[in-house]
Amino acid sequence: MTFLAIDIGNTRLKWGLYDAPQPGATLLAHGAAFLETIDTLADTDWKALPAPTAMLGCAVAGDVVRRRAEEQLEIWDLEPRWVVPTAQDCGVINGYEHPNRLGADRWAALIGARQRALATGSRRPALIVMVGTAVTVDAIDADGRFLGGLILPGFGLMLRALEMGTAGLKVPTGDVVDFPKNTSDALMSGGAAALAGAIERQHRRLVQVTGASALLLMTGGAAVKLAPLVHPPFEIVDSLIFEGLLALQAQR
Ligand SMILES: Nc1ncnc2c1ncn2[C@@H]1O[C@H](COP(=O)(O)OP(=O)(O)O)[C@@H](O)[C@H]1O
Ligand SMILES: CC(C)(COP(=O)(O)O)[C@@H](O)C(=O)NCCC(=O)O
Ligand SMILES: [K+]
Repeated sequence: MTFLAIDIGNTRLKWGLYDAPQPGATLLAHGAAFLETIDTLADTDWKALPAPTAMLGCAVAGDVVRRRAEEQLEIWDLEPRWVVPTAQDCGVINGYEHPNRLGADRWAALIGARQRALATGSRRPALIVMVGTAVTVDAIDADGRFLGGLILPGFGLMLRALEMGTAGLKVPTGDVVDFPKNTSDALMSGGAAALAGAIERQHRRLVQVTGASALLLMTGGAAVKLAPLVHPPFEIVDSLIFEGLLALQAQR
């Protein structure tokens, strides 16, 4: 009963093949493809894979991209299924005003985080940061209620906006330093400060609202860049969205 988890973001399609459709399953293979290259998946990354018996995905890059991914899935006898956030599932209460308008990747990450909060035995709140094309900072209370979250531009979008909106910022990105003394470092440090600042601000608010110490989880392609810059420290969980998809699939 192998299970294929797929996360289609606005920059990359991430996939993971598990040995069973339930939390705690073993990851057999995984990969990522930039959206421009997903039409070759059936002939490359997926060609030698053992045929999955089931699949569940979250897709936030629009219907055209989703259909392109479905075409690649035709090498297997699979019914492509895509997550639509609901009012409640897997112990998470979706507090969004219109639950189905929450990004399906955010919903899967919230569910993945809740499984981890419950697994630690403690009823802890959680702060979930997804660092992708956009960056989201989502909070769950100790009872699994999604309190709400921020959406910010990711590093790439921030730097591209500055480059397009100004005459003098067409420079390579530099390093994150406390007091940047050149344009490249100023750009990289400014982007990092904006993201780290927003995360630290939401963490303070979550502690104020719940009074408890929260589980701090970060996922997404640029998490490895951002995590070292944020205090208190966040755990990087690359498979967080997949863990949410496993929990949702196990519910079926
Ligand atoms: N191999 C890579 N090359 C370039 N950028 C990468 C790579 N891996 C991760 N990133 C960074 O992470 C972002 C994409 O991460 P990802 O989580 O796949 O985004 P999304 O979920 O929005 O598709 C990019 O905007 C970039 O900052
Ligand atoms: C916020 C997002 C763009 C993040 O997508 P990503 O950065 O992973 O490509 C995605 O979750 C989305 O399209 N959300 C829908 C709107 C919302 O969550 O309010
Ligand atoms: K994402």
